[in-house]
Parts: sequence; structure tokens; C-alpha cells
Amino acid sequence: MKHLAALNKYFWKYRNRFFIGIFFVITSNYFAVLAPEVTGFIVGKVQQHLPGAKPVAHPKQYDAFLTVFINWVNSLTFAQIVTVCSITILILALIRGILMFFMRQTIIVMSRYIEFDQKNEVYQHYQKLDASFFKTHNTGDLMNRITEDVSRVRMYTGPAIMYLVNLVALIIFCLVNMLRTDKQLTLLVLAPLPLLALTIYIANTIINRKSEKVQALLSDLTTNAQESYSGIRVIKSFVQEKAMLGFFSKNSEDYRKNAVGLAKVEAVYFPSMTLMIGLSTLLTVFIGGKMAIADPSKISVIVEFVIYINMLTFPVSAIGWTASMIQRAAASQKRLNEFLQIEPGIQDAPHAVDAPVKGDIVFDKVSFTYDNTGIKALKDFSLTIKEGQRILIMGRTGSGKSTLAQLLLRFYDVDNGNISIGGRNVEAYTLQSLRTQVSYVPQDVFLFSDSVSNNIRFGLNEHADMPRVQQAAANASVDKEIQGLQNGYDTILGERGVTLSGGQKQRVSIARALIKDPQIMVFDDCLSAVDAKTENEIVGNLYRVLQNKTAIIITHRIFTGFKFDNIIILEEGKILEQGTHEQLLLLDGYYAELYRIQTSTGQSAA
Ligand SMILES: Nc1ncnc2c1ncn2[C@@H]1O[C@H](COP(=O)(O)OP(=O)(O)OP(=O)(O)O)[C@@H](O)[C@H]1O
Repeated sequence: MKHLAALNKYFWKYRNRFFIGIFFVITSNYFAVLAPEVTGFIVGKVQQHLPGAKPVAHPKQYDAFLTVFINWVNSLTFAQIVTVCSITILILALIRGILMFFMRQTIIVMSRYIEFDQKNEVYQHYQKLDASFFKTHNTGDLMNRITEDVSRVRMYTGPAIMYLVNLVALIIFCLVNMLRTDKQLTLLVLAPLPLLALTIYIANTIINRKSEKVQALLSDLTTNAQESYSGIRVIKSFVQEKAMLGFFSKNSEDYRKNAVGLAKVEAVYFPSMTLMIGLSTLLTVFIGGKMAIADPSKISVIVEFVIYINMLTFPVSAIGWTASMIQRAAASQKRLNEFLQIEPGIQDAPHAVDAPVKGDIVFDKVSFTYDNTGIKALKDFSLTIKEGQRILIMGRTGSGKSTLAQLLLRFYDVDNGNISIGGRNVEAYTLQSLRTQVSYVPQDVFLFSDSVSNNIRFGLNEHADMPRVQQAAANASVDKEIQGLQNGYDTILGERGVTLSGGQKQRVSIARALIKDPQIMVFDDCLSAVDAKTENEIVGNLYRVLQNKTAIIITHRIFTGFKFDNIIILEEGKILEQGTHEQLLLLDGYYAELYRIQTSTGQSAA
């Protein structure tokens, strides 16, 4: 339950709505319990009007408000009393309805505001968390917490609180009135209600457990179906349709069994609840009936009590429901707190500054190990890249090339050594200035379900006009292909739009980096999906665009047509060879071997 304390800041933020809402809940219940009293009063009047009726031994006491009303009504004729009381009951119902409307307008609307704020809070926090957090938590879990868990918490901030205050207020008002009317009858007829509340609580817990299981199975089923659709080409090419169908049918069967089990419990639960509630009414009529036989003036009491019992039915049955709603919200808030309390490992250092990120890049004895796998990706790595140099980084897969780029952008922080740009440690720049001024084209391309032009503009804070977007696309050699699409630059990409080829996606992603026009650019194996001719064209363009800029190009292919200031060959996190193309050929090592293979097979990019 302590987990829910995290929500207090929201209650405080919306305190006006909250307290006004509670005021509406209480007043609506006050007016609700006036109706049975007026009904009891009028039935009493009718009974007294019958021939041979004995006068009431102990006239009933009313609260101050009702006493004024009854004193006034008593001054009217019998026919007028009946009419006025009937209209009063109608007016009371109307007042209650209006107050309930305002109660929902305040409390439920407040819960929607809190839900909105909480979703934003979680989303903003996700944005702050670093790369290693996302590597160790799966997307489904992140999605579930921001949607399902936040919704469950809303059930607490809205309906649960509203019903809780409502039931407490109604039970108190009813009890006060019932005890004032007849203490003994009150205790007798209310005896089954605690039992009812307990039974409902237990049954609700069982239902919740079962429905959570059903929910989890449904989520498995959806994931299963989603994977089948997105991996349909792999399934078909490996002729695994039958196996996948079998897997899906098994999941589906598990889901069916559990859903039917839940339906059975619910089928027993609701009628038994009605039966138990009926018991209280039966007791009222039975015990009250006996009392009325002994003293006919008690008829009004029985009528009043039957109405009270019916009024109490819903709140009492809602006790279990509300309790389980609060339990579920507490469990969900616990899950949300787990993430909200994680401090991002990569943050702005206290002394970090917003400054132009340019100058020589120096890796000084850098070592880095991935925490989750213990893999030592860089070992005592030192390299100086002069401002304006274009360098190529090559090496076997897993040799640490991408790690270098990610350390430069502070997706991770080094374990030992340091990385500086323009004489200032990368940690001394704010993340904002570092990442806006160093353009990075990652290995795995990601395009948003948006227009091509907006995908290219993505990293800009200002709006770029079309000529600028087109220029960036032309430099990435993708302009002509975009123009060839049906809606050109307005073509929507992604699941509901056009699917670009792997090479086209890579080039849109390069255009996105080029449009930022930064001083430092890092291309991480981002041309792997394009053919040699296109690659040649892009590198040619890049060579021109990257004049006077520092460029780090990570690749597996050799570009012979262009002169790189330095070529680095990495091996197991260390420099194996470095120098210009000619120097490396003379060295006759890994690079020369790769060059021979590529030229003999015609793979060389230029
Ligand atoms: N997020 C990660 N968590 C744990 N280990 C990682 C992670 N990323 C990379 N590694 C490991 O670190 C080592 C270096 O990986 P890196 O991605 O830098 O290599 P690379 O030279 O870029 O490879 P490739 O050419 O295949 O892209 C590899 O052994 C890899 O398995």
C-alpha cells in the first residue's frame, strides 16, 4: 500500500477537484438517505389515517433540516401532505442525480488528469534512461507499464476513491438513521452484510487472480500472433506454417480453458451475491412483519428499512471490488516506482557546459567492458583524430568499432581513460550539446511512421524548408528514389505506409544526419545494404560534403577511390594496424589481405 504514496503529489496538485468531489459525494448521500425517511413518514401518516389506528407511542426523531420540513408539512391537510411528500421524493432524487453528476465530473475527471500526468512522467523518465537500461528490459514490459499499469492506477485515483468515500458516507448516513429509528431491528437485519462483504472480497480475489492469468495468456497470444505476422517471410521460407499454427493453437487453447474457467466462477458469483443481498431484505420483511403484527404503527419502519437495505446493497458489494481495485493499483504503482526510481547512469555532470563541440578528438587509454555480458570491448585504446580529418575504422565483427562510436556520444561512459573533443572531456559537455553537434548514423536504421521529409528533419530543433531536406537527401543519394515514390517526400513510411528497401532506409537515415550539418559525423556501417555503385556515389558525395568536417566512417568495405587521412584496423578492442591506404598495403597485414580479396572479387567500393 505504501507504494501508492507516490501518487500523493498528484492529489495535492488537483486538491481543489479532489476536495470538491468528496464534498459532492457526501452531500449526494445525505440527500439519498432523506428519501427513505420521507417515505417512512408518509407511510406512517397513511397508517395513522386508517380507521382504528392507535397513536404512535414513540414518535421518530429527525435531523434539524428534516424536522423543519416535517413541522411545515404537518400543518397541511392529509391530501396535501401526500402530494408534497411525493414531489419532495422526486426532487430529492433529482438533487442526488445532479450531485452525482458533479461528483463524477470532479473525481473521475481528476483521475484522467492524473493518468495523463503519470503517463507523461513515465514517458519522460524512459527518455532519460540510458542505452544499457533498454538493452536489459524488453519493449513489451516497458509498454505494459506505461499503458496497463497506469490504467490500473487510474482505477484507484478515480473509481476506487469515489466508491470508497461513497460507501463510507452512505453506510454512516444509513446506520445513523436506522439506529435512530429502531436499534434492535438494525442489528438483526444488518447481521448478514459483513459476511456478504467478506464473501465478495474473497470471491473477487479469486476472480482477479483468474483474470490476471487470462490477461497474461492473452498477451502471450497477441505477442505470438504479432511475431508470426512480422516474421511471416521467415516462416514461409522455412515452411514452418504448420508448426506456427500448432504453437498458436496451443496458446489459444490455454487461453480458452482459462477464460471459460473465469466465466464459470463469475456465473456462480453474481447470482450468489444477489441471493445474499436478498437474505437481508427477507430478514427485514420477516422480523419487521412480526413487529408490525404486534404494533401496526411499525409498518412505516419496515418500509423505511427495506429501502435502506436496498440502498446499502451496492456499497456493501462494492467493498470487495474497491479493495481489490486498490490492491491491483498498489501492485501496478510498485512496478511503476521500480522504473521511476532508476537513476539514469548517463547524466549531465554537475560541471557540464553547453559549448561548441569541435576540435581534435582524443581517445586516451580507453577501456570499456559491457556490464551485462562482461565483454571487454575496448582495451587501452588510444587514438587522436585531428579536426577536419576523415578516418576509416575497420576490423572484424565484434572488434569494438560500434562501441567506439557509442562511447564518443556517451551512450556509455568509459571505465578507464578518457575521451575528449577540442581538449574538453566528453563528460564536460551537456548531453544535449554533445548529441546535437555530433551526428551519428547508427548501424540499425530506425524510421518513424511519418512522412519521408519529417523523418529527415527529425533531429532538427528548427523547421527545415523543402530545398534543405532535398539537398540532404541528394547528398545521401536517395533524392531521386524519394521523388519516384507516389507522394514523393510526403510519402508515409512504416507499418501503415510504404516500406522502403534496406538500402533506401540507410540513405534516409544518412540524410537525417547530414541535414544537421554538424562539425563531427560518425557513420556506423550504414552503407552495408547498398550496392557498390550506390555506395561509391554516396561516399563521393560525402567526401564533398564532409570537407572541413571531422568524419569517422565505420565500415567493412575498403574505399580505394577516396583518400582517408587515417585508416584504423581494430582487433579485439585494440588497434591492430593504422595508417593511410598506401602505408597499410606496404604493411601487408589484415588490410592488405582484405584489399586483395575485395579487388579479386570486385567488391571494393571504388
Ligand atoms: N549492448 C551490449 N551489451 C553487451 N555486449 C555488447 C553490447 N554491444 C556489443 N557488445 C559486445 O561487445 C563487443 C564489441 O561489439 P561492437 O558492437 O563494438 O563490435 P563491432 O566491431 O561494431 O561489430 P560489427 O562489425 O559486427 O558491428 C562484441 O563482442 C559484442 O558482443
